[in-house]
Amino acid sequence: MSVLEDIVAGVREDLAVRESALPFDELKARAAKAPAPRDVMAALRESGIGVIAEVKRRSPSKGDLAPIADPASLAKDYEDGGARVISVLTEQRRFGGSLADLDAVRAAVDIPVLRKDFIVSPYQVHEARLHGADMVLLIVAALEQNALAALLDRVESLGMTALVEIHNAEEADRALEAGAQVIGVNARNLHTLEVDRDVFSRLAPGLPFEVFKVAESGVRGPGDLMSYAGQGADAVLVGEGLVASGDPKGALVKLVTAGSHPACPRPSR
Ligand SMILES: O=C(O)c1ccccc1NCC(=O)[C@H](O)[C@H](O)COP(=O)(O)O
Repeated sequence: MSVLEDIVAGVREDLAVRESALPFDELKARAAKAPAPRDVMAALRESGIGVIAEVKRRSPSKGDLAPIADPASLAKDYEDGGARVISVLTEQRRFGGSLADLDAVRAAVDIPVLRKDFIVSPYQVHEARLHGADMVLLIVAALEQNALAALLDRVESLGMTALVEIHNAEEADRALEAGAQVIGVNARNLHTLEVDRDVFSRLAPGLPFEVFKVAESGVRGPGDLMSYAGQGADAVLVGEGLVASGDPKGALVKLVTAGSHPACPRPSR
């Protein structure tokens, strides 16, 4: 079983428990009453290379990264430091996240929030909305094509934005066929867990100009952000480089400063 399959199997087990506690129809009814989602594209399209800052306690590749006892406080630091969007890992078994983290972050900040999880069911999309998410991650490698297209439609029908994650050219084609407008190229190989930042430079030229391109994983400092920007990234998504830095806000400010520096390459929109 691959790492991804192992994670998704655990996600499905946990999902079944939640579904029996709160039936789908009731969840949908509650989610429909949630405050409207924020305009993610407006936030992402502000000038410069944006930073999506992640609340990430641990990971399959690195184990424990940071205890993050107060995710709301970390999120506030991210917002104050200039993050465009805050990514909250809600997967529990391998990343130590939770929907309670999403609630805490949502209540603490005004900027858009991304639910970063292994979404395989419409239930999780409405659940994301109920818990205040404005954006939802859809991992192409975890989904059959019909499911990917249906989940993307559902995310958009609820007024949210999908970050559609790819790792190779075949997944890029599938993401585009499904209608993805925001594509994240993840440099982390889901089989070996190794990070290869060159994946972005291989895939980005094949993506249409109008697609918003996010470089995910492996950003450890401003040099990596500048490098991704030079390869066509519109934004970067950063977890470990912030939470394990000892000074997440300071590390974020350095990235945000680099992303808005006149010398930073940027797509001309
Ligand atoms: O981080 C992992 O080890 C991992 C393993 C398997 C599937 C997903 C994984 N990470 C999720 C992410 O996409 C990253 O949290 C995100 O891109 C930030 O990466 P980084 O800045 O390198 O922490």
